[in-house]
Amino acid sequence: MLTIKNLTVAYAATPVFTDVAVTFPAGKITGIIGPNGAGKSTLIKAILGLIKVASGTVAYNDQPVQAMRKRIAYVEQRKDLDLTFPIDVLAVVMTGTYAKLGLFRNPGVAERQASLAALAQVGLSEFAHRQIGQLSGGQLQRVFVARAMVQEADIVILDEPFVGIDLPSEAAIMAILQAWRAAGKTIIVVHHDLNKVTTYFDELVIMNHGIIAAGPVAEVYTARNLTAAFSADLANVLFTPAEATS
Ligand SMILES: Nc1ncnc2c1ncn2[C@@H]1O[C@H](COP(=O)(O)OP(=O)(O)OP(=O)(O)O)[C@@H](O)[C@H]1O
Repeated sequence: MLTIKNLTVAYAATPVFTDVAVTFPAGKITGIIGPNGAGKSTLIKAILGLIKVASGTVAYNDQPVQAMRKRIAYVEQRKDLDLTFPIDVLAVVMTGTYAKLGLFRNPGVAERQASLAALAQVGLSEFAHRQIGQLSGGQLQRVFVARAMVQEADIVILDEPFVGIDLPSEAAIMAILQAWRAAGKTIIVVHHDLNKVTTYFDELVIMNHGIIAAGPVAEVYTARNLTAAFSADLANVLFTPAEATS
C-alpha cells in the first residue's frame, strides 16, 4: 500500500494542495479524477520524486518511497515525450529493464526476450524495429505499457493512458492493468473520461486542489462529490435527478 501523509506542494509561492493524506491499496486499480489544473499530475510527480515537495511523506509498505524508486513504473502523458530521438521500439521497451540491472550491467538476451514478449502481449511484435517517432498514438501508448511490464515494478502509475486512443487499444491496456491487479500491484491511473470510472476502477480519488473524496468507487463516485470537484451541471449530466439529490 502506498501511503501519502501531510503532503504540500507549491510552484513558486502558490500551493497546488496543502496537507494531503491519501492511500493507494495494493491489488487495486485506483483512478484519480478532477478538473484541469486540480493537481492530479502534481500529485503523481510528487510520488515519483520528480518535483520538490514543501512537506509530507510518501511511503510504500512503511518504507520511504525515495528508497524504492526503481519499484515504480511510470507511463507518462504522451504530450510530455520527446519523440524525435532516434531509437527503435524494442530499445525503448528494453529501457524498462535498466532499473533492475543497475549501473554496471547491460541488458542481455534475457532482457531482450522479456521485452519481445511484452511487445507481443500488447500486440506490437511487428513494430519492434520501427523508429519510435513513426508510430500512431495508440501504438505508442502500448509501447510504454510494454516498457512498464518489463520493469516488473510493484507500483504502476499511468497519466491519462487512454487519451486519443481507440477502443481496442484501450481494452488491451485495461486487460494488462487487470493482470497487474491480479498480481497484487498498486495501480494508479489519472483519468478524464468520467463515463468509464465505475467500470475501470476499484478505488477513486477525486481532487480539486486537495482531496475532495477518496475510497471505493461505489462510495466516492457520487453527485455530491462530483459537484464539489467539478460543477452541478456535470453531476446533472451524469446522474438522474433522484441520484443527484441523494
Ligand atoms: N511547473 C509548473 N510551474 C508552475 N505551475 C505549475 C507547474 N505545473 C503545474 N502548475 C500549476 O499547478 C496546478 C496543478 O497542475 P497539474 O498539472 O497538477 O493539474 P492536473 O490536475 O494534472 O491538470 P490537467 O487535468 O489539466 O492535466 C495548475 O494550476 C498548473 O497551472
